[in-house]
Amino acid sequence: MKIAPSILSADFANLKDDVSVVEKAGAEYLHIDIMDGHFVDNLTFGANVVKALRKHSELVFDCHMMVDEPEKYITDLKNAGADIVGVHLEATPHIHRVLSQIKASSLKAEVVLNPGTPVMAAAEILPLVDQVLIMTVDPGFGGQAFIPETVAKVAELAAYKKEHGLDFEIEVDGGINAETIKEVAQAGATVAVAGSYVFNAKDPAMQIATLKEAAR
Ligand SMILES: O=C(CO)[C@H](O)[C@H](O)COP(=O)(O)O
Ligand SMILES: [Co+2]
Repeated sequence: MKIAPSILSADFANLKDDVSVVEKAGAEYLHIDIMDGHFVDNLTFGANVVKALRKHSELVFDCHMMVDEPEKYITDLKNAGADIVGVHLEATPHIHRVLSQIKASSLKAEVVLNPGTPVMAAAEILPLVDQVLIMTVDPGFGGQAFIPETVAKVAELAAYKKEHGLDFEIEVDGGINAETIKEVAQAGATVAVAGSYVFNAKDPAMQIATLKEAAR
């Protein structure tokens, strides 16, 4: 299982150091939550922070866009050094066009599904994507409780992927800890985002090791 620490729970005054700690600890991705105060009731940061961190990290930059009109930000994210760009199915009526735009920019394309969105709502675009993010909390804030019903969605997606011979990562995001990671790993998730579990602890490196061990 790949671990994607979310900088939403990092120390914004010491981002460079916090990223370095999780990189040295063996995290594979850096999860970057971009929120616009419209799609979700919270504001974070944009491509400028991606660009600033890119100079200090070789991690895969996994950008989770929680924004309306996501097509507006793809070029800036590409130029800033993003690797994966995720778009909520709920954020655009033109998901196929936006994902195609991401791929045309030589970025990896991800579709993101809220807890209330059925997996099969994304069926038509699954052959196009490199990663599917199943939200295990409602998006907008770190530190929320894992929604247990989402585990069945991960299992449904993993079964569909196998049945249709598709190739994408299955990521989960929200409320991941040493217990919930076992459930999603068992269900077929291949990447786990963890924010508060990693950064709200004294030893983030130890938290990453614990997550990896639990997922095994
Ligand atoms: O997308 C997100 C919130 O919308 C974050 O990635 C997620 O909530 C991580 O935080 P935590 O692990 O503390 O739940
Ligand atoms: Co996220």
